[in-house]
Amino acid sequence: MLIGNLCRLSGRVRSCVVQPLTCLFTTSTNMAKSKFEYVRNFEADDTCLRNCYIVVRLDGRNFHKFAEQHKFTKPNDDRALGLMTRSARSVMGELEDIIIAYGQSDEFSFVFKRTSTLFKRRASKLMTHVASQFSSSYVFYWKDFFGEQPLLYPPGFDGRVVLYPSNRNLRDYLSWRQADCHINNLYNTVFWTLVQKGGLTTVQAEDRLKGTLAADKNEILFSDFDINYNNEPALHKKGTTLIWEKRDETVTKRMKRPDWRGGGRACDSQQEDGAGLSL
Ligand SMILES: Nc1nc2c(ncn2[C@@H]2O[C@H](COP(=O)(O)OP(=O)(O)OP(=O)(O)O)[C@@H](O)[C@H]2O)c(=O)[nH]1
Ligand SMILES: [Mg+2]
Ligand SMILES: [Mg+2]
Repeated sequence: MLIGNLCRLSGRVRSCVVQPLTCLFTTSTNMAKSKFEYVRNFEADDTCLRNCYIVVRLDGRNFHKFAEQHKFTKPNDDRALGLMTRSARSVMGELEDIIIAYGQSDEFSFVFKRTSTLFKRRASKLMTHVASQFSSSYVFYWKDFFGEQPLLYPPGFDGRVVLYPSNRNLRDYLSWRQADCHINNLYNTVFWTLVQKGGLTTVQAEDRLKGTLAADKNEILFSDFDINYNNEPALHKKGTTLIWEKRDETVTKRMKRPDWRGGGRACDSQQEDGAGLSL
């Protein structure tokens, strides 16, 4: 076992000198184990209720600032959306019980199948694995989407776990996230059109949109800018859904076949399989 020296941190992380604990407690390893093991009982049981869909939702930390600093195009940056989707694919590839994922803006929701026993259904394990796989993928694939534009600092994502007991609840959850996408995208599309094409300041655009309903916003786009909101890209209006696509199914059959002794013998036959993600 290794123990690190504790360093006082003053704004910056300082490196720690690491020394083997066994040097200090060579003769009392077993005793120490039994004496200290009780601390395990302080861990909270966060097992997710059986039969429920487990949804992990991630959201970018302070992405308002992150988007500004990395010059995301307004209102939607397809590079950023593509990178989010690529990172979500990586999560789905690693955590096989995720059946569907939905993303928009700086968030992604991952739905685990109801019968999943992954990490013994422990909420903290599921959430942290999703968040860390997603975050590291976001950094890893950054160049594929932003080319030479540098990543200025490491982005973070928060996570939460929500359980949904019925298909109806899950469908309503996904509809809720998609409605959020639609409402925000309609607002942002009109807002930035007023600024970029209409020459309004951001304050004036905000004033112009105060109290307007969806129909009013559609009308502003259509009458003043000849833009039909229905023709905007589905990616921006509706977000992204990732599902598994069956390619070749694995069929495992157990059957009896007569052998020369006249008895029956069981055998397994299996076909190779493969599965891929589709948008
Ligand atoms: N320009 C631009 N900004 C985006 C895009 N996608 C996300 N954002 C920014 O990311 C923000 C995401 O909103 P929130 O998640 O509510 O806010 P946040 O700033 O991330 O704050 P917290 O989530 O509370 O940490 C948006 O308000 C935008 O400012 C994009 O495609 N283009
Ligand atoms: Mg955010
Ligand atoms: Mg968000």
